[in-house]
Amino acid sequence: MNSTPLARFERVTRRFGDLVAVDDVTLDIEPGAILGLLGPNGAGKTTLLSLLQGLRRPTSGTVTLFGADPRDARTRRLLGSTPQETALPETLRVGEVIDYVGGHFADRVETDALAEEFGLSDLLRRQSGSLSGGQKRRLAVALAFVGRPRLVLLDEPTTGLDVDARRVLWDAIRHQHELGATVVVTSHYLEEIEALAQRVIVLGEGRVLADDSVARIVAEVGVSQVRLEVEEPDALDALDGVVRRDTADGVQVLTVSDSDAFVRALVGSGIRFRNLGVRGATLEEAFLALTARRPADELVTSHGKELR
Ligand SMILES: Nc1ncnc2c1ncn2[C@@H]1O[C@H](COP(=O)(O)OP(=O)(O)OP(=O)(O)O)[C@@H](O)[C@H]1O
Repeated sequence: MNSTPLARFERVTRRFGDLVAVDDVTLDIEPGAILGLLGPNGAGKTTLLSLLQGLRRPTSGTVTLFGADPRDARTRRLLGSTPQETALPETLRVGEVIDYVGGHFADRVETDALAEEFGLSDLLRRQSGSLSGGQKRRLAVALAFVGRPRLVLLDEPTTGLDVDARRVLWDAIRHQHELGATVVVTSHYLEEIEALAQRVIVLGEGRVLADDSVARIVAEVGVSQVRLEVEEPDALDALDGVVRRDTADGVQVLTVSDSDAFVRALVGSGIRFRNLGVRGATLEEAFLALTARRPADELVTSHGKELR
């Protein structure tokens, strides 16, 4: 498929003094997907988004938004975003805030429709300063969509929300996506990315560690989860292919790189075990396996292509 990308990073590096926050990143954001941006704290996710918003300049390389420079305000008219920390005018009512922000756009979503979609209808007459933290989040995310943007950047949109509020937002984000918005979402909730994203980019120390569908990232990383009970759990750490070990209610939960080889090594070791269970990995396990790797061992794929 040969669509023009909405945004493009070409060999982009961003330093803060000696610290390399974004390290030689090349990627395209094509229209159509919900793209999940994952990475541990400090991986460079917010910096990447701030480059797209024109809030920061790359130290080297080029960032293009809608084919132009994101630092030009005209370029950003069709970009929607929600900052991590939101500062809403405290004394304006929710409806007034939506009207105020919407007033900046020629083509905008009507206030009632937007409120309905984001579960804010009952709050339209409340002063925004009186909203709970979760309600403020919902309003901030709703505002990102008011101008019918082509590309929307959501930095940890559901942090601090309860499960129900999170699902309301997921449905609203999915609906906006169906209406034509391309969405980039960062999250520390792996299940959020699994639920929303068709494409996932995993960042580690400013570099792209993986760029693919959730299913392919999990498959490519090739880790499995093994659960078992043993008398001496520490002995398991010496076995081949153990990427990580956790304990849950007395059960050892291992992430292993090759479950067949692990089970052979387990049996060969003579460690006495019970209730052995093996299953494929979740995105969370794949993520942990990827970000635990050293850069030289990285498997980097972009829609199936090796980038190394
Ligand atoms: N203005 C700044 N000055 C100095 N260092 C910065 C600045 N902004 C970010 N950094 C550093 O750049 C690195 C990447 O930060 P960034 O906020 O992009 O990470 P992140 O992936 O969004 O992290 P988190 O998940 O914690 O939000 C971190 O080491 C951070 O401390």
